[in-house]
Parts: sequence; structure tokens; C-alpha cells
Amino acid sequence: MSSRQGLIREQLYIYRYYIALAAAATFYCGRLYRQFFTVPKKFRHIPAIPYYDLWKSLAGNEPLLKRTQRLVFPILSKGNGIYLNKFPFDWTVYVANPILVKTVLYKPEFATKADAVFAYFPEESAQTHMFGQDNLLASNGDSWKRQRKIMNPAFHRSMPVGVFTNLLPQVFQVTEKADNNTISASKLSKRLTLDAIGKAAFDFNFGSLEDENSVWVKKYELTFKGFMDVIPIIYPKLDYIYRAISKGRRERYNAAFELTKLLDNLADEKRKSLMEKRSTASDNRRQSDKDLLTLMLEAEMAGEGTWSKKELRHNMALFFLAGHDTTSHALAHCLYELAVNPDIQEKARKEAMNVLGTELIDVSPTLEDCKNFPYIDMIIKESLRMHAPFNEISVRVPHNDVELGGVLIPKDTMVNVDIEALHYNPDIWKNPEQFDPERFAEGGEHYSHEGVTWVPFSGGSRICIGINFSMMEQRVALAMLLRKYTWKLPESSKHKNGIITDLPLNFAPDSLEVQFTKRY
Ligand code: HEM
Repeated sequence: MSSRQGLIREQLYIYRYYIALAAAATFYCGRLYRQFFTVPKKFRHIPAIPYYDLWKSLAGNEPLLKRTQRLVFPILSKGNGIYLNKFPFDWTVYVANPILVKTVLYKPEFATKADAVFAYFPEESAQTHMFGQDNLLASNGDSWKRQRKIMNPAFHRSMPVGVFTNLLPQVFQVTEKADNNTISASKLSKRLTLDAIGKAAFDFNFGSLEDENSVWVKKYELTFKGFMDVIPIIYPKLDYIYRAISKGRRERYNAAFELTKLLDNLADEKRKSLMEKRSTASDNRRQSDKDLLTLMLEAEMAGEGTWSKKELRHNMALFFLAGHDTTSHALAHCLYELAVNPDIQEKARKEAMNVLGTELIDVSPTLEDCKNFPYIDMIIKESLRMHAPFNEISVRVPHNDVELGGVLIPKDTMVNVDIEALHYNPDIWKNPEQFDPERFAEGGEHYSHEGVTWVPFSGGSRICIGINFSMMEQRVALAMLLRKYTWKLPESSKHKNGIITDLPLNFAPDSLEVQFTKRY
């Protein structure tokens, strides 16, 4: 052996531990890489979005539509409208073929929702305290059927047009107080929809339009800000340490409990007053004017089902979660689309004036009037096509192997619908990036589609229970605003060539300002 070989051997001996460590680390990293980036064997027959590309897109805050066009569309055709994506951390089969979306939404094989978001948080978390794991959105099987049976009539009966119309004069005041009558469409919509959900769901006044810093508005904001805290999301069990050291975290956590207490108190008081009214038969309000809580408790009293105290609280909280921001984003996007499409705005105004009169005074639409706004309805629907607040539904999990469009979906696979891909597919919609309410006219493009192509509210038995509520709220707001103002984007708006979102989601950014001009 030469002296050089001997030296190498000696060096290898000295560094043997490091070498072993490096080999183990390489092996472990390889495993991690395979675990994270490699498509599991059972899914290799489904075209997949590379995990690295997805995270690069998310990290770069690529707009949702751009990501869909760049990463999803090219592989959609390969998989018959089905593709695989690891989003955020688990492999999920996404469906964006209209016929197959219909199967997912309507067939019993796909009826079971995964124990997703709500089951993730521990018992002591603010999320569990507020929403539980058994609310209407999260539950399955008999529990879901029982709850939906009591809630369906409440949502059917309640159409609180009066609540919505009563809030519009305050919207006008806020708008006119703003500098140059220019105001964030998104903030304005949030204030309106918070007061609307408070009044219409629980007969409670958040007073957000009167004062955007009112006590309960702040508690509400703190609560939802707290749900976005990263540490409790990633390590829920460490939240108690975070709370011990951070005053801000404590405030956000406690706000959720205070808000929950408010909901409990509202329910207790309502139950008590209903019992009293029942004995004196003194509640003469029309069904459509009653708040959802009253109607749900009345349904219980009429023997249509029962609510435990917790179930009632979890569902009342759910109405906030599901009904406030969604409608607010939807309305803000309508305001935007009308601002950048003045012809469509004018046509909608004509419809509002035809129904409510041309006299230059505020007129509140009635429930009957609201049935006569077909064009405004088309605008809302087209806006929801282009800016659906949710890009997906809750994950569904088939319990057996199923075939979907000739593709085998192994049992227990997470299955979802890609709403953005469905709503922007140029093979389904003509010029999908163009705002064109006529698609939803009677006999229009939408109605010639096969399968299901418009699902901002999902579909099938788990369709959004608040669909009519939200549509009515937007209808009333738009009709009254259209009569009172014209509006456009301010000259300096950065959104002139399309909305620049803060997140890669269809959420209206606070910077989305609109300039109103009074008509009378
Ligand atoms: C533009 C406004 C809205 C949009 C886009 C929207 C969208 C949706 C979607 C996509 C789902 C299905 C989610 C899933 O599959 O898990 C859903 C369910 C639900 N939504 Fe909405 N929603 C809106 C407004 C509302 C309002 C105003 C309320 C209540 C006042 C509400 C209450 C609910 C509830 C309780 C569910 C669960 C239904 C069930 O699973 O039986 N939503 N919504």
C-alpha cells in the first residue's frame, strides 16, 4: 500500500462518524423528499401538479387564476378533468370536469366529508369552543340530516329584506362621509354584511356601520384575527405557552370566548322570550321578518327537532364564518365589476329604477320587488363566477374504491372540486376572463352547459344553506346603491387592469376603493 493510500484510509477512519452521519442524513432527506414530493404509487395514474411548482407559486403570491391557468389547465385534459395536487399538505384529487363535478356533488359515494378543519383543533382551543366539530358544515350522516332538517325551514322562511333595507341609509352616510366620496369597497361591504348577519341571524346590532370601532366589532375582529395566528394553527398544543407569554395572543384568544358568551346569552334570552311570547301569543312578526335564531328555536318548539346549547352556539358561530366574509367579498366584487363596466352599471340602474321608480328619493325594495331584478341577479352570478369567495368545497372521502370518469379513485382518497378551474375553463365558458352577465340570461350560455359548471355555493345536498339569504342581501344593496349613486374606480386605482389581491385567493383587498357620485 502506498503512503498516499494509507493516508486516505487513516483519514476515512478518523472521519467515519461524520461519514456515517452524512450518509444517514442523505438517506433521511431522500426519504423526506420522496414523502413530500413524490406522488404515492396508488395515485401515479392521475396527472399531478409538481409539489415544488405549487409551493413556488404560493410563495411568490401568484394570483389564483394565473396559477390555475399555468399549472392546472395544461394537465386537466390529460386526466379527463381530474388532477392530483398536494394542497396544502395532503394529496387530494381535484375535479373540474362538469359531468364529474356533478357526480362528486350529487352521488352518495362522495357524500361524506373528511374530518378536516374543525377536527384538527384540540378541545381547549378557541376554534373548538366556538364552532365545535358537530356544526352543520362539518357534520356527516344522521347528525347533519337532523340539523339541516331544523335549519332548512328557518332559512326558507326568513327573508329579512327589511333588515337589509334598514341598513342602507347608514351605508349612504358612511359613503358620503368618506373623503371625496371614495371608500374601500371591501371595508364598506364588510361593515354592511357584519351588521346584516348580526341583525338577521340573531337580532343583534354590531353597530359596525355606525362605528367601525364599536366594542363588539373589535371583539369580532380580534377573534377572527386570532384564528389566523400561525403558532396555534401549526402547533395547537403549544398555544397555552404562546398565551402565557403574549398579551396580544391572550386578547385574541379571550375575545373568542367573549363572543361565544354573547352568542350563548342571545340564545338563552331568545329562548326565554319565546317561551313568554308563546304563552301570551304576542309575536306577530311575519315569518320572513324573523331572525334565524328565532325561527330555529320556533322549529324546535314545534317539535321539528332539538338543539343542545352547544349545538346552537356552534351553528350561530358558523353563520358568521360562512356568511359574513363570503357575502362581503361577493358584494365588493360586484361593486368593482360595475365600476369598470359602466354600460352594465347603467343597464342595472335602469332595472332598479323601473322596479322602484324614477323619483329622486330613497326607496326601499320589498320582498316582491326583489323578485323583479333579473339583470342584477345576472350580475351577482357572473361576479361570483369570476370571483368565487371559496375556491374549493370541503374535502369528500369515498369509503370504497370508485371510478370517476374512467379514473380509479382509491378508497379514502381526499376528493375536492376546483371551482376556479371550472369557472374559468375556456372549453366551458366563452372568453372566461370577460365580465358578461348575459351568460346567466334566460337561455344564456350557462343554461346550455352539460353537467355542473357554476358552483360558488357548492351543490347537491350540501349546497350552501345561506344562498338565498346572501343573494337577497346583495340584490337589496345593489338596487339601492344603483338608484342613489354612480360609481367608478378612482383615477389612481391600481386595480384598473384587474384586481390585485393580497392573497392568492378571490378575496377583495382593502385597497379596492370605489368613488361614488350622488345622483340626488
Ligand atoms: C356569497 C356568499 C356565500 C358563498 C359563496 C357561500 C359558499 C358556500 C359553500 C361553497 C358551501 C359548501 C361548503 C362545503 O362544501 O363544505 C357553503 C356551505 C354553507 N354555507 Fe355558505 N356561502 C355564502 C353565504 C352564506 C351565508 C350568508 C350563510 C348563512 C347565513 C351561509 C351558511 C352556510 C352553511 C351553514 C353551510 C353548510 C351547509 C351544509 O353543509 O349543509 N353561507 N357555503
